[in-house]
Amino acid sequence: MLRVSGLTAGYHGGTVLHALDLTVPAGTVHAVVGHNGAGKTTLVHAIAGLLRPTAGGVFVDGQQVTGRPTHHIARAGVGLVPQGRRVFAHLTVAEHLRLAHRPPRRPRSGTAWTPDRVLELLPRLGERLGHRGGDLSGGEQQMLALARALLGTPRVLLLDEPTEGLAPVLVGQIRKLIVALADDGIAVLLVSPSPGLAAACARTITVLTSGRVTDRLDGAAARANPAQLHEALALAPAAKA
Ligand SMILES: Nc1ncnc2c1ncn2[C@@H]1O[C@H](COP(=O)(O)OP(=O)(O)OP(=O)(O)O)[C@@H](O)[C@H]1O
Repeated sequence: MLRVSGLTAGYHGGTVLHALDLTVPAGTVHAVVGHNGAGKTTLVHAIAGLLRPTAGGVFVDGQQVTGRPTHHIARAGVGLVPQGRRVFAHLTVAEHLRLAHRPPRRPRSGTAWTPDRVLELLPRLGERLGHRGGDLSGGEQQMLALARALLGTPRVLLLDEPTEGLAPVLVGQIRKLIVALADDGIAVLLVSPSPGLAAACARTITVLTSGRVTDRLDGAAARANPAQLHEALALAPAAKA
């Protein structure tokens, strides 16, 4: 379970994220939607330790990890799939998988992720093991970025715009993977500008506007009435700017 309490962060003395609270229970997806510049990536980076929060707390299964170095937060069970995939252009898929495989130091509930298990989930990567990251399609790079995060056997998975730039058929595949990973017990925090993706897989949806929570919706209600989430986003002040 991930809990974020009063999280405040920004750059160069300015505040971007204002006292944000959210909870992601194990086995569920919590989506944070917002327009460009709303602070979604800032939130993910402040949780993962890439940006030091100026106030508030980040807790993983009750353990406080606020402001700790990224490797400490990763060891505490947080996996990050960054915006833009960030795969190494010159390393092969097999090399990525080998480098990313970090068996958990302490036993965790559920089965640890190994390269073989990842390839069962993402068989396309198995067909591309000898290909370099830079030669993969956008969808394959996204799968590889997901594989890297899974190989740390995360309890919390942070997905930063995982369908950005992907064709609709791939968006559908990613959506199914997100749901499958949550069903496997992982707490998934999905940040995305896409209300459709959020509604399709989240139990809870937070609307982020200029770094503040402006709405919180039940995912099932948003699925039943998609207009509700579209309205919440359309009313967000950033949309009028
Ligand atoms: N490294 C940085 N230095 C200074 N300002 C930054 C930095 N990164 C982001 N910002 C600013 O913080 C605000 C929030 O940016 P952030 O990337 O978190 O938004 P986002 O919701 O993820 O948007 P996008 O969908 O465009 O990635 C923006 O005003 C942005 O310009």
